[in-house]
Amino acid sequence: MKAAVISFPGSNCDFDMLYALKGFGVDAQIVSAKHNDLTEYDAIFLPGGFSYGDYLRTGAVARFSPIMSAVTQAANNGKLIVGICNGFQILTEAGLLPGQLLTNRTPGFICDDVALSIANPNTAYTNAYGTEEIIHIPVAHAEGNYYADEETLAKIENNNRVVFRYVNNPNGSVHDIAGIMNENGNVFGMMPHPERAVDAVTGNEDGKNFFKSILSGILAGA
Ligand SMILES: NC(=O)CC[C@H](N)C(=O)O
Repeated sequence: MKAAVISFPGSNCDFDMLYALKGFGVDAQIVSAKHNDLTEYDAIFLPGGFSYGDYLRTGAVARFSPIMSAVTQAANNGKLIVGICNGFQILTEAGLLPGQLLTNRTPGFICDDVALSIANPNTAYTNAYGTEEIIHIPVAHAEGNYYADEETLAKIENNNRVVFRYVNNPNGSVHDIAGIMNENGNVFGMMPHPERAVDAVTGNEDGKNFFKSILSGILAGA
């Protein structure tokens, strides 16, 4: 299995993601957002950061990068697309995930470890976690306040597409949503950073089962 980690101008978690993936034995490579072909990759990761300086709106410029047509094509072909933090913001801007990430309820940058519940344990992103498990994952964002209109929210909730929820909502996200997936389950985004919680040296390994979940699905050809 070969994974691409997309590097936009201003990405700052691309090498953290690469480190995490390589730690699980994945053949992962950094791919510049200037490229426009992802056919050789089985999974695509959009990392955190401040793409294009977060100008206009987070992700609003990045979504016009050449690579995004290849990401859309890969998404439509059923490949796994994972957006973390700024990656999630880019996926909503690109219309690959519904809703929008707004300025935090109390404006300002939040850098903290937050508790998350597993809202749907039967996904490619959570199958290695326990159903009732509460995990702690770092957040680092100023625009993490997930918003979707009532109709969209009803659709997401009715199809069990909320994957993670905040236990103590830090940013005002509707329905405490921390991570969601698309209808087919192959496109996923979350604001917290599991790639920063995979190594004992950081004092937190709660992100490990996120990667184990993804890998078990991909290796099984799911
Ligand atoms: N860690 C990140 O990806 C930064 C998130 C983002 N650009 C924000 O501040 O909302």
